[in-house]
Amino acid sequence: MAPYPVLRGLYELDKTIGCGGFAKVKLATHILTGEKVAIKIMEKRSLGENLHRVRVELDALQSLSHRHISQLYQVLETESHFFLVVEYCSGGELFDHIVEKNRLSEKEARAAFRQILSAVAYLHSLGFVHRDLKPENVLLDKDLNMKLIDFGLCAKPSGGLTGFLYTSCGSPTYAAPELVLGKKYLGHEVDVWSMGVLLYALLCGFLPFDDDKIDTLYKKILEGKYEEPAWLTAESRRLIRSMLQTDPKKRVRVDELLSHPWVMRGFREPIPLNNSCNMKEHDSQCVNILARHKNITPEEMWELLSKWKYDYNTATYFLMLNRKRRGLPVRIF
Ligand SMILES: CN(C)C[C@H]1CC[C@H](N2C(=O)N(C)Cc3cnc4ccc(-c5cc(Cl)c(O)c(Cl)c5)nc4c32)CC1
Repeated sequence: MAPYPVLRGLYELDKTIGCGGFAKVKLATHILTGEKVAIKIMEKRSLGENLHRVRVELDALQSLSHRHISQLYQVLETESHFFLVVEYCSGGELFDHIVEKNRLSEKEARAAFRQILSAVAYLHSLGFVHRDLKPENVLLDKDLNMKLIDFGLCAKPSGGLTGFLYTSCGSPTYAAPELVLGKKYLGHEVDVWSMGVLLYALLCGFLPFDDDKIDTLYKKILEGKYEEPAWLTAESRRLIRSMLQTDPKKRVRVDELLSHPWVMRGFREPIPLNNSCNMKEHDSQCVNILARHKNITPEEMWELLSKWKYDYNTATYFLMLNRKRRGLPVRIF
């Protein structure tokens, strides 16, 4: 196992669970709590111009805490590497989950879609846009809850949600027409398009726009024509059509989706916008246990913790809080 001295005594590294772009993600154990985490390791030398994407992802992750977004626990930086310690998702990729089930029923697709929509609405409410929503970036935890990951392309448009973005990015298969055209675009509208592609994949088991040749794929996306399999209900077709609108002005908005009849079917409440699970709250049981471990008073411990430096204290506290919220005994070794 490649030794990373900075992690010694804090995390026990296990196998590599995935590689992507300029990062390697390894499974690890947080020693003090015994909880599993994922560590995204990036070598600065090989980042090149992606270095700013790391900063972007860090800024985003440090302001996000939502039950359907992979939680950031700790950030470590050495002269050669960045380490992002994040919530481990043992259920793998949503994509693999869809493939093995062939496709999801409308009920299963709705449950998954509501969780993704809740995370995206929360993201937008804080002025962020993800811009790379695709099945590979939606993972599942052990209870098959959705977890959004990879905020390397997310952006915080300068003019808030009315500010325009220009960088064309993300994967073409899920890219909205205005992105493909390289036109200026409003980030949150491209996220709606990508969620439309995601919903289509959940309900159909294959993608609405797909082609080996990139320019044929672009043509299909710009035409916005896709197959509607016989098993899609009229209501599902209407919803998908409203999301896969090639004209971003005519595309359904996130706030409309939150109370959309299809999204609401079988549920009494619209999706709460701030379905964030605030991790930065004071939990005296966790503070006391951690204070005792460090041999300082709970007040001194909270003084340290409430700076939210995303250091080992932050990681330990968040992981203890996680255990408590899952009804597990809060303990540290
Ligand atoms: C294809 N991508 C560009 C990278 C790929 C790397 C492995 C990763 N993964 C997997 O692919 N499993 C199947 C296992 C797995 C389990 N837990 C994970 C928890 C978090 C993350 C994660 C990954 C990235 Cl790149 C992030 O920015 C954040 Cl915030 C979080 N990845 C995880 C992960 C999925 C993405």
